[in-house]
Amino acid sequence: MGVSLRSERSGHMTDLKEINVTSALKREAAVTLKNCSLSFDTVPVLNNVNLDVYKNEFLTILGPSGCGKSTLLRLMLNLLQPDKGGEVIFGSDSPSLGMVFQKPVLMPWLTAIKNIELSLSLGTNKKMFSKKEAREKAEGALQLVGLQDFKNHYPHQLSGGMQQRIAIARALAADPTVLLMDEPFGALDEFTREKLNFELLRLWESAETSLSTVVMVTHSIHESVMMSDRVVMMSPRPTGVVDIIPVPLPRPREVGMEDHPEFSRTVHELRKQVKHL
Ligand SMILES: Nc1ncnc2c1ncn2[C@@H]1O[C@H](COP(=O)(O)OP(=O)(O)OP(=O)(O)O)[C@@H](O)[C@H]1O
Repeated sequence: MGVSLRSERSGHMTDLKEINVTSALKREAAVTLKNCSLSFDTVPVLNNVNLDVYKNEFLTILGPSGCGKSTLLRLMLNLLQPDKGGEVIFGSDSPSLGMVFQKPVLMPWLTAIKNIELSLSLGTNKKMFSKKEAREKAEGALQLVGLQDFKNHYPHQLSGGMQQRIAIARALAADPTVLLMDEPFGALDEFTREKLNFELLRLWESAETSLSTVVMVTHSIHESVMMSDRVVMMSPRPTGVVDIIPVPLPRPREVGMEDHPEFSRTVHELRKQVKHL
C-alpha cells in the first residue's frame, strides 16, 4: 500500500510504496501527553490520556460533544495543567504553537492587518517582532491565505470564511511549527468549509510556512478522513483515547478522493466506533 509522508526539509510529499513505514522510520513526537488526567472541581474530564503527536503529521481528534477535546488542546497550549502525575512533553526542538478557535475572534474596530499585527505585539511575540517586522509578517500571512487585497477591511466587511482565513493568517504570522485548531470550520457552510480544508492542507504542505504539525478537533468524520494521517477517537467523559486510526490515503489529498476505496473503508471503521461510544 502506498503511504505518503511529508518530507521534513522541503515540505514536499514523497510516496513510499510497499515499505513498512512504521518500522522503517522512527517517528519523533512534537508533543506527548503522558498520563494526563484533569478535573474541573470534582468533575473528571480527562482520564489518563496518553498520546504522541508526531512531527510532520496532520492529526484529527473526534469524540462526543463535551468529552474534553478543547480541554485537551488547552493542555497542549499550557493554558491548563494536568492533575498530579500527568505531563505534557514537547519535542526536542521546543515547537512554537499557534491556535485557531471555532470563531475567528477578531477585534471589530481593527482592520484585518491590524488584527494580525496586534497578535504579534502581545505576550512572548512582543519581544520577538519589531513593528516593522510585525507589519511584514502580517502582510506575508495575508498573502498566504489569499487576502492581501482585503488587508484594510474591517471584520464586518468580510464573510465568515474570510474572517476565519484571517484567524488562520493570524496564527501563521508568528511562524508556529505546531498548529492547534478547535473545530476551525465548524461554523461555516459546507462549500466554504471544503474550500478551506484544502487551503489548510496546501498551507501545511507548503514550504512557505514553518508548519510541521497540525492537531485539529472536528465533529466531522468525513473531514477527519480527508485531512488527517491519523484520527484519535475519544470516549465520552471522563475521556480517554479509545483508538487511533491511521488514514492510509495518498497525499496530496484532492477533490474526488472520496472515491478511493480506503476513504470509504476508514469512514466505515470510524462510524462503527462512534456507534459503540
Ligand atoms: N473552565 C471550565 N470550568 C468547568 N468546567 C469546564 C470548563 N471548561 C470545560 N469544562 C467542562 O469540561 C467538559 C469538557 O469540555 P470541552 O469544552 O473540553 O469539551 P469538547 O469535547 O470540546 O466539547 P464540544 O465538542 O461540545 O465543543 C465539559 O463537561 C465542560 O462543561
